[in-house]
Amino acid sequence: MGGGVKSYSVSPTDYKLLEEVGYGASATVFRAIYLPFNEVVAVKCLDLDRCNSNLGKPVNLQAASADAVQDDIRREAQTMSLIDHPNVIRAYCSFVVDRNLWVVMPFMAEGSCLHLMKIAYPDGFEEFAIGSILKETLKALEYLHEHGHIHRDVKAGNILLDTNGVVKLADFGVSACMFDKGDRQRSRNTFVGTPCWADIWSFGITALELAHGHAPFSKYPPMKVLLMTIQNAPPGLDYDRDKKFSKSFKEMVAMCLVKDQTKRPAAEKLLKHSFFKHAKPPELSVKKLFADLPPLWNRVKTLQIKDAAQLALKRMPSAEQEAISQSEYQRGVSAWNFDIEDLKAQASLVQDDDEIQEIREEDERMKPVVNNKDASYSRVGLRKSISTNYTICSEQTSGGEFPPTQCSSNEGKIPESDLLQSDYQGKIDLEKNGSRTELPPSTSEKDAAQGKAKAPSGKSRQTQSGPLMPGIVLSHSASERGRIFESQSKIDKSGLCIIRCENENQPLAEGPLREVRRAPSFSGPLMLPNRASSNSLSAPIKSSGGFRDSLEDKSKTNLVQIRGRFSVTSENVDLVKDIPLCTVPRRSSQGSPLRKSASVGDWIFDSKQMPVGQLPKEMCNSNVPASLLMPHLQNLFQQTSIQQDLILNLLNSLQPVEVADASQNGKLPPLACSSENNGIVESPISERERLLQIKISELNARMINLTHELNAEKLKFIQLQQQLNAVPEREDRDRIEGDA
Ligand SMILES: Nc1ncnc2c1ncn2[C@@H]1O[C@H](COP(=O)(O)OP(=O)(O)OP(=O)(O)O)[C@@H](O)[C@H]1O
Repeated sequence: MGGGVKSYSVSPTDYKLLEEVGYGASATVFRAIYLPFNEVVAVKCLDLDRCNSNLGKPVNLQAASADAVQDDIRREAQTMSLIDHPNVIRAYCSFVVDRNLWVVMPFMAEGSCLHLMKIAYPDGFEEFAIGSILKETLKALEYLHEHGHIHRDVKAGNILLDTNGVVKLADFGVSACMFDKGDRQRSRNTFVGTPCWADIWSFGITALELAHGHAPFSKYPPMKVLLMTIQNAPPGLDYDRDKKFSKSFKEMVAMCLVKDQTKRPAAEKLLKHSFFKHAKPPELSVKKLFADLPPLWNRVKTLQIKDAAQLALKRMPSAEQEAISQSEYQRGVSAWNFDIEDLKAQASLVQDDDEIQEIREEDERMKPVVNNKDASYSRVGLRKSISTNYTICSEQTSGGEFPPTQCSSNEGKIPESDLLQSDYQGKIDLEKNGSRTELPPSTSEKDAAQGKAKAPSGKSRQTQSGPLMPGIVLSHSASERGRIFESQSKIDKSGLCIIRCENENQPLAEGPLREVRRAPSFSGPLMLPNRASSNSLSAPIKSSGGFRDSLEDKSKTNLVQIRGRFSVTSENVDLVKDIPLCTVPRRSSQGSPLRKSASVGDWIFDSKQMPVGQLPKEMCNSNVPASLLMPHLQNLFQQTSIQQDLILNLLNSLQPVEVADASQNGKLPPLACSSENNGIVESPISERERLLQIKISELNARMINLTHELNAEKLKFIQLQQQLNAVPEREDRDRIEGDA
């Protein structure tokens, strides 16, 4: 693996790992010194085992495909080393250490745009900085596409910044080569034609992420995001809060976020857009962003502590849910491969009246987009999307050209849309069917009024409802993570181990913190849970920059919410104000104070390493620093949440009468219901829940015993049957012997 003029050794002892500066789905990144040159580099440690078990393969295929996956990873590292563009991170070298792949690359001292926003620009960057960042990113994409690569994971978290303002696109973890043939490409995604448009869509989403501080729709539960992406107009810079942005910026974003991928411009063409023509050199605009900020590793640590504290104090969705969320988010919004059949199948699992209602509400909110003169591209996208949705049904009804399952699109089933690369496109005659520039009947003013009236219930919809679905609840278990959602939840066994062995005396981040990892981003096929929307606090950001902030009641936002890549505290309640972002100046392009938690992402705890009720001894010492304590507390909290989920689902599956009876009989404390939360208890774990938990454990134990007994009986039965079968043979033998 070349290093250009310099060559870097592949011996781990030549690298002194220093602080952790980032982590992703499958890797932890360290600042390091390359000892022979005394040069600061970044070392990304990829846990190969984790990658094996999580790269989108069902569990039963994982073992068989482990080698193939590792080959993939190595190949990607190799691709990185062949890259030669100033805006693309290249690998100096890579090598395997124990069960890890180390990728050595230039250290980008200011970290990712995502980190930067979280720490200091919660409402996004100003346009001049966005222009520069995006232009550099687009140059990277242009280069990659030209060389036959699709990045497939363009997002703020993968745009890295250096102190001198250099911008580089990183992370080839999910990249694919367009020239790949056969299974590898097919297994990753199914696409037809040139797939560069995939990156352009993500690029548009990234533009919104940089403009708002978060990605669009990110406050919604994952399944809804998926539906919204398909059914609604593409997101854009069309709202009140976006007035500050220039027309050319809005136009550029709208060009990328056209659902019909054939209408998206290639990177090369997009670079010629006036928005980029006027972009300032990054050393002028980007450099300003991090003046006065503390070093990256301190920021990361601060963010980790703050997030851990938030998670410990507030009820949060489980890490597994986060992983699901992230996966679906990416699939639904920032991903590029919209597989209609797959999506329809998934959506049909969760569609309910409530969701239909919400979608109508969303459609209603989308109306202004139609009338927004500035957003000409958005208008086109919206019109096409909507008319397509409703045309399908009429086509179907009249001509029967579509499978029956699509007929009820008006009623909330997933409709076709022109973002899907599908043969159906040709069959959709927008004009012939009275292609509507207005919203269809289901989004009438009446519906809108209902929608508004029901808005609160829409919010509470994210709490769990419906019958107990053990498979889903149990899918929270660590062993199931990867299988269910390609969950690349990463407990960095590798990083911990390697560093302990080789760098015992090095000033690394505290141990427990390193057990905390962000939920991953994903691509590839998605297996949705029936309860995808159970991400009860899934909304990541409720800020002045939220997706529908002009329509929302900000007074209701005093929640601490973390999901996907974002988290937020309310204006009024800062639950972790005792853990200040001490040395970090808080900035906002809007000049508002930092309200959101400066999360570095979602953290996953190794529940196996930390059983409930078993805090390590050092944790009992009250002088233990918060950074040590928090992850453990969070771990406990998370496990409690999972149990709570299970119980709540059990409760929901019981008939109300049964519950009331049980309560009255003194078996259980009274059920706390509220109209807001659909009867679901959101208070901390109660006595009743504890009793239920015990009951469940007893039942589980009984079930295990019974299973054992059953197996023993089965065995006996088989043995008896064998004996029985042997009897005639023996008789025959005896007879023959007797005859003889
Ligand atoms: N060369 C680098 N210099 C400084 N920080 C880096 C560097 N590479 C990565 N990071 C930080 O580490 C984080 C995780 O890295 P990366 O995205 O490569 O990991 P991953 O496991 O592939 O993540 P993902 O979840 O996006 O797949 C980045 O978001 C960034 O903040």
